[in-house]
Parts: sequence; C-alpha cells; structure tokens
Amino acid sequence: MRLTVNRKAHFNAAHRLYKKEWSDQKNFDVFGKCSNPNYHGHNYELTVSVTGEIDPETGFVMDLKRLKDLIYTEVETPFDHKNLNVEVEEFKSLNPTAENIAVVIWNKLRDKLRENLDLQVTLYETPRNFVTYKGE
Ligand SMILES: Nc1nc2c(c(=O)[nH]1)N=C([C@H](O)[C@H](O)COP(=O)(O)OP(=O)(O)OP(=O)(O)O)CN2
Ligand SMILES: [Zn+2]
Repeated sequence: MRLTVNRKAHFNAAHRLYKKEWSDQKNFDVFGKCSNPNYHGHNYELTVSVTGEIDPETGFVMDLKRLKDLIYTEVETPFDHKNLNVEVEEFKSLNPTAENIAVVIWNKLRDKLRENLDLQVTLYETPRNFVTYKGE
C-alpha cells in the first residue's frame, strides 16, 4: 500500500527570463514582460509530494519534520529573497522558468531521499500558472 505525504512551502524570488545571446527586443518577443532587464518578482508556492509504503513501526511514509527541514535547507534558504539569475548558481546558465526551477528543486530533493520513495514537485509561479515534475 503506497501513500503520498505532502508538504507546502513558499519563497519570494526575482528573475528575468532571457537568453543572453538574444537582443532585448528578441527576448521581449519570446518571453514578454518576464524578460524585463531590470528583473521582477514572484511569490512562488511549492508543494513537495513523497510517495512510499507506510513504515509499520512509525506509521510514517516519511517524517514530515525531516521533509520540512530538507525543503528549508535545499530550497528556501538558497532561493528565498534572492535574484535567481544573479545569486543562485544553477540559474546563472539556466533560464529560471517555472519548469527549470521545478527540475532543479526535484534534483536537489531527490538526492536526499531514500531510493524507495517517489518524488513529485508542484511549483506555482503565480496563482494561476503552475508546473509539476516527477522525474520522468
Ligand atoms: N511555460 C512557461 N511560460 C511562462 C513562464 C514559465 O515559467 N513557463 N513564465 C512566465 C512569467 O514568468 C510569469 O509566470 C507570467 O506572468 P503573468 O503572465 O503575469 O501570469 P499571471 O498568472 O499573473 O497572469 P494573469 O494575466 O494575471 O493571469 C510567462 N510564461
Ligand atoms: Zn516571471
């Protein structure tokens, strides 16, 4: 019997969607207002979902306190109140779209979870724009 435990988190961050090889006009044509050279911010909402068997001894799929601490260390501390393009190593050479941010978060958390647990991340960039990634 496999169940999913979920933990929500949030972070505020600035970004700019652009390709450095392109002119500001071409970036605007492709990425619109999110290519503003002076950056802009989002209130990102994250849901991390971990699926596995219930441990008969603890009754846990995974200790949600440990999941909370992992998200804090791997996501909130490095991303919250940061300019993603400028201050976060992964996005110095990777466009910080919601898709790419979700993949980076998934990879960071995947490394810290037991192999028999499945992981999905859902990232809201705005209240109406969100992406999901489960490593496929
Ligand atoms: N596939 C993607 N498309 C877009 C992304 C993205 O990360 N992946 N990002 C953006 C912008 O960064 C931003 O998310 C869009 O902002 P906006 O259009 O203002 O979105 P809203 O939901 O706030 O817009 P409403 O008009 O209020 O619905 C663009 N595309
Ligand atoms: Zn944006």
